[in-house]
Amino acid sequence: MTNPIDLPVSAVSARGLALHYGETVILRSIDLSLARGRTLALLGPSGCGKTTLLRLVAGLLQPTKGAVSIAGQVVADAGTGVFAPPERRNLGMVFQDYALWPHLTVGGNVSFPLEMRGIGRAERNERTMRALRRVGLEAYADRRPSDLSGGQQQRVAIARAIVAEPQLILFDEPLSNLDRELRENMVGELAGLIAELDLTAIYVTHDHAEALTLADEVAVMRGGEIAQLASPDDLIARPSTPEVADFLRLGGTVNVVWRDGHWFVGDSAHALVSDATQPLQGEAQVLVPLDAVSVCGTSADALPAKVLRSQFRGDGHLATVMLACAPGVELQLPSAARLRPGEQIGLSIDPDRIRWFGQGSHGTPEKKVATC
Ligand SMILES: Nc1ncnc2c1ncn2[C@@H]1O[C@H](COP(=O)(O)OP(=O)(O)OP(=O)(O)O)[C@@H](O)[C@H]1O
Repeated sequence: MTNPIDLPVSAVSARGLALHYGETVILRSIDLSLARGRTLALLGPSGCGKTTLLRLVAGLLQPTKGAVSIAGQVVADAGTGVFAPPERRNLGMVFQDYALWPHLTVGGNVSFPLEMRGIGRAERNERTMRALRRVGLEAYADRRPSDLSGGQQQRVAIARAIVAEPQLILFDEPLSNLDRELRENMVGELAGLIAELDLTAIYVTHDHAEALTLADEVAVMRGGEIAQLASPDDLIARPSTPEVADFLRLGGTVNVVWRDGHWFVGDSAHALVSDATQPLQGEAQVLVPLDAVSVCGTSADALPAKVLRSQFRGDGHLATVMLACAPGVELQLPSAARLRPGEQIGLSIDPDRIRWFGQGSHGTPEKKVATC
């Protein structure tokens, strides 16, 4: 490993990182930097390159362009040919399938990384029990992994990943083999554990709720690139593109057209937003979040819509509706009562809650809106 001259000192950073298989580009020009004690989620649909990026950080793959640096040390650089294998990167890894050895006890599994580092038996035992205690499994040291539940096995895998106190832990969809209820419990548990142990972590997932619950920063990936890298709050408040908003299920994207001093939804006669101050022109895309939409009678000002479906969620219903003036555009809204599929309703959209995707000249117009 060499000392970097131009990479920032952070727990992990990537600069211009790319991976090609022959002519096929799998990852293109990834830049990121993660500070110590922070968790970065790599979030995106299947095939977008999350695991590939994680494997490049782990040293399981070699980049075709760019560099990776861990704790200020260059561990891979396609330009200079520097490449440190995984065992020289001081990492812990937790995989989807736990990857526990069935022939070893829980304690044997957890102590394995220490054995590989040549640490003596007494210290190994002490550190193994400490790691098991941290994940609440001290009493299970002598059991076989097969005697444990899926959630417990995953905690053994976490204990094994932290036992050598690595500088960085890599999680690859660690909860996806668990059933939904257990997964939901484990996300909170894992978030607590990461915070309590002050881990620096990269966490691959395709589940937006998991990423937004666990991570300090989320890289939303698409097609081998990072579409947006931001904190969960920033992502929710300011998704950069309709694709990011859609993946995070933040609401519906609506195309609006500037006409006669108002923003209209398509050809509709209903103004979504009126802007008295800026005579802008053109077209824009806006995000209409769940909490911007409400049902309001069927007055002339209401936006007519048809209920497509309704699902019970927590303490109310979540209805999916289609705007009459924009066939194909689906919006979602919370509703105390269950709306019937096929029902015709009128909607009011709160202009202050609408988010404008960066469309250059439009900015965020001063909003006035037709409500009911
Ligand atoms: N050895 C390989 N040769 C060619 N293409 C590959 C190879 N390994 C992965 N790919 C392709 O690279 C792309 C990214 O794969 P990757 O596993 O990183 O995606 P992912 O976002 O982690 O997806 P998933 O959530 O399904 O695991 C995919 O299109 C995949 O088919």
